[in-house]
Amino acid sequence: MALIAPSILSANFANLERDFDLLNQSACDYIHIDVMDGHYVNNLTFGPPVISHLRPLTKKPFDVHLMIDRPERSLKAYKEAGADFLTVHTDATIHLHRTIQEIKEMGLKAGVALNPAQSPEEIRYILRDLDLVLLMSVNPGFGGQSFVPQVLDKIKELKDIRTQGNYSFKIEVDGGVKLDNAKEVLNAGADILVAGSAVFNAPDPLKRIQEFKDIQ
Ligand SMILES: O=C(CO)[C@@H](O)[C@H](O)COP(=O)(O)O
Ligand SMILES: [Fe+2]
Repeated sequence: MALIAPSILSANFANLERDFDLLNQSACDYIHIDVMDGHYVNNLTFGPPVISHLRPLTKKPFDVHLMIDRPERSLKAYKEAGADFLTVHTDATIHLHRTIQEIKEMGLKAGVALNPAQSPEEIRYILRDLDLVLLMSVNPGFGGQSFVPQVLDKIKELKDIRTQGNYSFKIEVDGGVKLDNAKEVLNAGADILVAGSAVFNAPDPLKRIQEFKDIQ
């Protein structure tokens, strides 16, 4: 069964408590939290103070996607705020291997994100250390963009690499995932689907999460 991580980027920032109530009632597996700093990406969202206020609202794991420059400077703050998974972009940190080790030493699950133009080859030598590889299927920064179709081949490639290397990381696909392409994304090898606008812009978000969970 697909693991579903609704992205609160498309939630109502003025009423996150109501949207967290909804997520608590849902069958979602993780809550995907997009942190954007206005530097690594043009958009700006929130950081540790907001996340720490969201933490008591749910028991669901926080899947924190850091779209920030130099994430190594603030890993501890995200741990203290309540992150369970911390995912960094390869091109935002200077010593990626060290950053991953620091995330793991704090007892968190470590993820690396690849943008649509990047190859899994870039992270070959750290795959053994990872709990998660996040394949961006849009360019990072905004919700509601269209799925980049070439990512389907990349998902398959990464799944083959995982099988050959006997690695254990999960494959998460983030961006432009809708009900009408989710099956294809899962068949390509995704374990976790991130869905922002598809969930929060749906007439009935709770029903929409269940529809994602029911995909066979
Ligand atoms: O990280 C990002 C965007 O940079 C994503 O997590 C988006 O929030 C996904 O939104 P949709 O494409 O599903 O609307
Ligand atoms: Fe994301």
